[in-house]
Amino acid sequence: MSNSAPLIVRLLASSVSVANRAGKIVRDVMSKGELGIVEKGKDDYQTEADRSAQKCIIASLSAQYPKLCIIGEEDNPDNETEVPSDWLIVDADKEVLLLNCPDSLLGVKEEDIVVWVDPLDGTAEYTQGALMLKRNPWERGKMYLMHPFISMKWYLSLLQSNYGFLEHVTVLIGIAVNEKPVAGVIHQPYYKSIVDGEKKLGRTIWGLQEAGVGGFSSAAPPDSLIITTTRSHSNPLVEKALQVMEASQILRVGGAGYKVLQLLEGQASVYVFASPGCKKWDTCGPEAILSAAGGKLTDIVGNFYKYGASESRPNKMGVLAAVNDDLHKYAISKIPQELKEALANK
Ligand SMILES: Nc1ncnc2c1ncn2[C@@H]1O[C@H](COP(=O)(O)O)[C@@H](O)[C@H]1OP(=O)(O)O
Ligand SMILES: [Mg+2]
Ligand SMILES: [Mg+2]
Ligand SMILES: [Mg+2]
Repeated sequence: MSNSAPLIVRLLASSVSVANRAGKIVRDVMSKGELGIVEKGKDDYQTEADRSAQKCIIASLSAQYPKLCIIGEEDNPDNETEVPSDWLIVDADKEVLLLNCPDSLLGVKEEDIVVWVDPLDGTAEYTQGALMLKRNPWERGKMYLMHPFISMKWYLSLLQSNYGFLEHVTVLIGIAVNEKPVAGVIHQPYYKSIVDGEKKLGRTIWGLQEAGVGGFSSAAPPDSLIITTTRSHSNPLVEKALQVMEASQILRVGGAGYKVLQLLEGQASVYVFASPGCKKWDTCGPEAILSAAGGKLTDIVGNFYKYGASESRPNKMGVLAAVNDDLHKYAISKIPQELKEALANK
């Protein structure tokens, strides 16, 4: 690795490589078919892929940057830090290493950085994707009966979706300095593309404040107001916030990372989630990339979240993101006072 690049640039380049490896772990767990699902709370699950991908990311980054503060979504009850040697990644993405570091970040030291890790964003979609990979209808039926958290409505929508929910799954790494997300990675393990005539699975999107974004083709926002929102964590407040937006279309997809990808790629213009379910690891990386691309992510009142190590994990006041300032202002102006109060009092 080039040691001459500034710390933030090196850390982002390492995070891109580590996220690629974590994405392979996510696919490998799915291929083996033993998901090891643990219920953490209501509508809140963890799998072997969440646990292993997080171990890979934290072990790789802390070995290279020992003074970093790294906060991951998943608890590690056995405090197990040993990982298989092929999970320890020391590579760094060559394209990212060439980025121009903004002057304001040149003097940043490891101790000044907080890294927020969501090893698998869209766990609900991942577990439901597993259900659909069972080709044999008998096996699928058996798995359906074993999933206490999948309703018939979801099962039918899965059938119609051509098994596509796995595309909603992402690996998220967010890099914050002075409580602000300055760089981030969204890796999409199940993104399908053809490179040099060969089928390829997975892609990695990155962004660095004042330097740029990469890993995807940016597109202009849609002509009409298209909103993206949750498909697996809705409730009456979430629905109320959607109603008042007067959108031409509402897309219901999984994961905070995937919804921000939809904004970046021009499939939607605003992301609205008026509920406290998202946490700092869901939004740090996506917020950094979106703002490097000219967009904005805040709570539903319009305040930025802070990403210092001592901040509370939940994004209590929901998420409101848009591809540009004007659309963000419009969306904030539509949220009624009583909805803001209802969330504040939750
Ligand atoms: N009620 C909730 N409980 C747990 N996690 C939630 C909840 N709501 C949202 N999340 C997290 O925020 C992400 C985006 O939410 P949604 O898909 O509903 O829009 C989810 O994939 C999940 O992250 P994760 O899958 O990493 O646990
Ligand atoms: Mg989770
Ligand atoms: Mg998440
Ligand atoms: Mg997660």
